[in-house]
Amino acid sequence: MEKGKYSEELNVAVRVVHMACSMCEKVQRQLLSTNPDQVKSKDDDSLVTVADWSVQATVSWMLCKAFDSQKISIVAEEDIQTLSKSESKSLLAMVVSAVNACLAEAPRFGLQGPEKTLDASQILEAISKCSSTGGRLGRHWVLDPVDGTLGFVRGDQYAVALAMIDDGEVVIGVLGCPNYPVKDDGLNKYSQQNVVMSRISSGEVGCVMYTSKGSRKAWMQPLIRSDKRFEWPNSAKLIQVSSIDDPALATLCEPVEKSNSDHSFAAGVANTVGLRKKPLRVYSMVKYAAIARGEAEIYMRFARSGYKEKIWDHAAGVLLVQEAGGMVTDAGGRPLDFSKGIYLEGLDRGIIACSGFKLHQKIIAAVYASWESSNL
Ligand SMILES: Nc1ncnc2c1ncn2[C@@H]1O[C@H](COP(=O)(O)O)[C@@H](OP(=O)(O)O)[C@H]1O
Ligand SMILES: [Mg+2]
Repeated sequence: MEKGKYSEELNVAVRVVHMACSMCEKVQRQLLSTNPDQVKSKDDDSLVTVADWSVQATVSWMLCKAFDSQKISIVAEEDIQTLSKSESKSLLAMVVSAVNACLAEAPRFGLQGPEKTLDASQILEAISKCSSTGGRLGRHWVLDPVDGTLGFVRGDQYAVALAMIDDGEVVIGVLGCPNYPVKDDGLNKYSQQNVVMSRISSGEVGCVMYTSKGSRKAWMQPLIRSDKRFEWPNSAKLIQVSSIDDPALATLCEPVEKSNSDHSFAAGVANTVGLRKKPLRVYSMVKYAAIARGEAEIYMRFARSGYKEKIWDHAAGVLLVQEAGGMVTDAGGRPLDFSKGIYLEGLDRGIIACSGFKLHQKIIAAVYASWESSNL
């Protein structure tokens, strides 16, 4: 890794995300084969699993260990409300066991874990340590422990997303994508075959992508499996956005769930611009990964009116796309604002990520043209 202002933070973040991915794979396999009790509904009806809390506890603990735990600010998705209830005892026990198993592996990733196993209260403390609300000044880590929880519980795509914001700007982005097919044209092929789980053991899926602001470089490393040691640079390869700028050849990515983004509005925009290919519907920030890696050219997201996008669902992915050569703005063409706390305040209609300027301009123009006649 080149020495830069944030190289120490990036180094730790990449290793921690590798650790988290390794744990998520185990939990996902177990969840799919045996244990539906590991999934809980939160009060807003969204899902949360042992993996969400376990990743948050692990990342929080490791960041506090590596940096000044008194001063560190972490903004992350989960809290301990459900997990602290008396009926969640067995769930908490599963989290304690997953976190300790993961932390015990820290040396394999070149990091130092705890001297003794952590007890439930220490783990709850690590989870609640992530209750910062970010803001305009100073450094804030931003974590989505398992982005795309629905994809996760369905054995499909999900991501571990860790970013750092400094004075309102995203400066580090790390995205772990344990089910991302790393061979060429992977996601396209995968969506037709849907055979991710069977491919995990063959090592064809799974990577961590990372970048830092202004580096103009983004990297991808394969996940390490079994008892192999993580040795930097761990076969890192440069990734870059696609050079396709002809809409007829471009691939559009969008959320799987139409409740998260209006598919029919996006289809109208796609049609106006002249996109011909079938959209690639993918869970989680893996969509940003697909743009950064050059597998798709456009990601559009139009949430229903009134929904406020959260910074942890975008920070890491946005920086990856930008440093890999692409563009990300709101649907009015303005940069996303990560300086206003946990929400992307002031977001104009939706989010548009593109591999290049030309496609981006066309999409923005088409959004303007279609908006008045839409119901959004
Ligand atoms: N109504 C809504 N509109 C847009 N996004 C939503 C939403 N409800 C939830 N989300 C967010 O969409 C994320 C999943 O993105 P995608 O649809 O691209 O897979 C969820 O992340 P989690 O799965 O981490 O909760 C959640 O934060
Ligand atoms: Mg999320």
